[in-house]
Formats: sequence, C-alpha cells, structure tokens
Amino acid sequence: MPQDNKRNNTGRPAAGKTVYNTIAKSTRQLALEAMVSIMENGEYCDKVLHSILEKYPLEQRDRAFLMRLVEGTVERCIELDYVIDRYSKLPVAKQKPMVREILRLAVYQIMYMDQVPDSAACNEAVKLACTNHLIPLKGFVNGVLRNVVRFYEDTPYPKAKDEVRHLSVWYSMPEWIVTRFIDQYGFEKTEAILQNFLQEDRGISLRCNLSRASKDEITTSLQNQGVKVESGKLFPVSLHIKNYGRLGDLEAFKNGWVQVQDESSLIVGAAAPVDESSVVIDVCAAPGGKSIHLADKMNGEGLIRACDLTKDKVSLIRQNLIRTGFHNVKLKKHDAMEFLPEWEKTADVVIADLPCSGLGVIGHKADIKYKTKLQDIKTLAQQQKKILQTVYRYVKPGGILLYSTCTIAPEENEQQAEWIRQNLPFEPVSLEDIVPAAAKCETAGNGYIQILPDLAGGDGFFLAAFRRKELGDNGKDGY
Ligand SMILES: C[S@@+](CC[C@H](N)C(=O)[O-])C[C@H]1O[C@@H](n2cnc3c(N)ncnc32)[C@H](O)[C@@H]1O
Repeated sequence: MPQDNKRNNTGRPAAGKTVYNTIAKSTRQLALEAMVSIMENGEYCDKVLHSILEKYPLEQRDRAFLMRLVEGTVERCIELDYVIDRYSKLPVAKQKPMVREILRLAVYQIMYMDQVPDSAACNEAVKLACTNHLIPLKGFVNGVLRNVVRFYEDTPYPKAKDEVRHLSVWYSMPEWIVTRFIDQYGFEKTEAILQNFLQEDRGISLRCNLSRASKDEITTSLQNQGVKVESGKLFPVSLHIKNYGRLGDLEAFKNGWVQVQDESSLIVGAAAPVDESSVVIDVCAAPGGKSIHLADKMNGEGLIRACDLTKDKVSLIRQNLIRTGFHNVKLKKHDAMEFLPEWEKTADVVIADLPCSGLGVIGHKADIKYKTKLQDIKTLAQQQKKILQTVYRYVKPGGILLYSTCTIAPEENEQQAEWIRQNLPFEPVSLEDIVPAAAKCETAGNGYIQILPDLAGGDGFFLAAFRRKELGDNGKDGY
C-alpha cells in the first residue's frame, strides 16, 4: 500500500531518451478528439484509436505518443480529476467538456510522462484551447496547469483509513468497483488487483498455433524482428510480447502462427476435451480466440461452428480464420438467444464465452471501468441465463458445456455456475487436471475457477465446466 498520501515519482515510468516537446500539435489535437469521443461521448477507446490511426498514418513515434497519452489519460482519469479539482476554482464536473479534456491530457503529461517537459505540456494545452475556439479560457487553462506543475507533488491524497476513497483515487477506480472488490477479496488483494490493472507497458499476449509452427520457430521469428518475447506464466503456449510496433507487420502474425489471446482465457481451450473428430459450437465467438484455439488443437479437422450477433463481428472471426488458414470453422451470424433445432444434441463441446461486465479486462481496456455500471451486472447475468437456457440444448448427452466470462463479478460467475448446476441437466467436471500449477485452487475440483488479474499479470477470467447427464430411460433429460 502507498506509504504516504501524495503521488511521488515512484509510480512513474522511467525517463526515456525521446523528448516529446517537438511532437506535432496535430498529434495532441488528435489525442484531444479521441478523449472527447471516449470520455464525453462514451465511445470505446480501442475503436476510437483504431479509427484515428487508420485515418492518419502517423509516424511510429507520434503513433506511440498518441496511444500512450490517450490510454494513460483514460486509465488515470479519476486521479487526474482529483488533482485538477485541487488547483481549479471550477470543478472538473462543471468545466466545458473540451476544457476538461485539455486539462486531463496536460495533467497526465505533467504527472506521468517524464519525457514531456512540464512547460511543453502547459504551452501545448493553451495552444489547444486557442485552436479549439476557447481563446477566452486560455488564461484559465494556463493558470490551472501552472498551479498543478508547482504543487502536484505535494497534493494530499485521501487518507488510507478511508479505504475506498483512498484506493479509488490512487488507482483511478470508481468507488463502487473498489467497494465490491474489498467486500469480495479484502483490502490487500484488492490493492494487488488494482495495481495490476495499472501496469506500465504491459504489452500483449499471443497464443501459438502449434499446428502451424513450433513455439521455437515463432519465438525466433519474433525476436528476429526486434520483439521482446517472454513465455507465459500459466500456459507455455502463450507468449508475452513487447516492443512490437505494429502487430500486422510481424511475420509470425502475418503467417497465422499466432493469435492475440490473453493467457488466462487459454483455460477454455485447455479444458475442452476435443480430438480431430469433435463437433464444437462456440455461441459467442468473435473475434474468434477460443474457436481458433480449438481449431488448432483439432489440427484443422472436425467441425467448429462459430457464431456471433452481427455481420461485423462474424467478419472479425473470418479475418482471423483467413490469416490463420483453418478450414474446420463454419461461421454463422446468429443470436445465441434463438434456439436452432437442427443443432440440438449435436455438439461434443459447447463454448459459452458470454458477454459480461468485463471487470477482469480493465488492465487492457481501461474505459470499461467508467462504462460499466452496477446495474449492468444484474442485466448481464439475466442475459447470460437466457443464452445458457438456449444453448445447453446443443450439448450431446455426455458432452461438455464450458461457461466462461472475462469478469470478476460473482453474480456472473460463481452464482451462475451454481444456477447451471441446479437448473440445467449438467454436473460439474473437475478442472484439477488442467489448471496450471500457478492457478491451483480449491474450487477447481468442483468444476470452476476464477483467475484474478494479479495471478499472472493478465486478465481476470472465469471458467465453469459441466458434463451433460445421460438421458433417462424415457429419452428425456435426467435432472
Ligand atoms: C466475450 S466476447 C467473446 C470472445 C470470443 N469467445 C473469443 O474468444 O474471441 C462476447 C461476444 O458475444 C457476442 N454477443 C453478445 N450477445 C450475443 C448474442 N445474443 N448472440 C451471439 N453473440 C452475442 C458479442 O458480440 C461478443 O463478440
């Protein structure tokens, strides 16, 4: 836990060689537009950045600056607002949206980007105010930022005895989420989870398609392109990469040897008892991580039916299939809530990796913490039940249902597993044999596991595994 109540340099990234005070103003303008879209209009951070980068082919250095600035500002927004509020007469909540976003971006640069001189952060913010028709407010922007520069290192943070507020500001996490985590896991574990979400330079995880190339071949190819590669902590088939520039430029990616997939979620593929003759139905499959994991495990044989709700989502899976070259996956645009009679009792394995509140992936997608509301958890749990009530019928008697989410909310996880056990014709299947040593836990024997984000530095993930009971003598489900 932090030893004092003010932000000091310890949480900051190490100073690099590049000095960013010469970054073109347009890059900061793009950052401002991105922040307005994300924080004011509720758009998704990854989509906004993706579309900006498609539209403006920035040089590698500007691209890295833009990504770091926007993602960092979103990630630390609660703390930044707390600091701004201390040095502004007008609270953040009452500022004009554009001014608020200019200040957030500038304060992030002052507090977290050692490569940006404070004077550059202030001057560029004032210029942004001028170019965005806020000339009368340039004095206000300048005044707040000069105060922040002068005093922020002495800012008193909420005291540790006010646990929720303290962790909320220190780790920029909405109070309702902090409260839930403390109730579930206690103060220390909560702090470890929150710390993990704010890891600097976390890179990404790739899963090797071992039917396409060996792990050694893949590692060598990545290293030859200057990528920093580390083996996974839970599953050896996972690689963590950093310093990779643009993913699409990597030979291993272009060749289809790897798939972007967080390490914790590999547990679904590990738990699926498939072979080259299996039939799998993946009811919520986009962008295809788990389907392609199984396609690889099945050596491109057997049949995987992969569905998702919209054309765009199905096309994401298709793009990944074209790149990886698997022909054993059939795609379908389909709403998982609608029953398809022709699929009844046809699958050896049904994967129900369902839409969820996403509280486990905040480390990769920081905007989730602002978008998700407490009420959403209830609504999502209801939707998950509806989907489960439909798709369980696709599992053959004796076949496997894998229910998973990337959240850490008991209503969507443990309670949902218990609901399946009590209401559907399934019995839990022990996960003890497939849970990696680092993730061993008591619940694995009862067929479910909650992986927390601090375990291996990846996402939070939940899996529950069930076997469908054999039909009774009357041919009906033996509840
Ligand atoms: C957690 S993501 C799935 C990730 C995917 N299994 C993977 O490994 O790449 C949930 C997916 O469910 C889809 N979805 C949401 N509601 C759905 C529905 N009613 N029917 C089918 N898909 C749905 C979303 O579009 C989203 O792609």
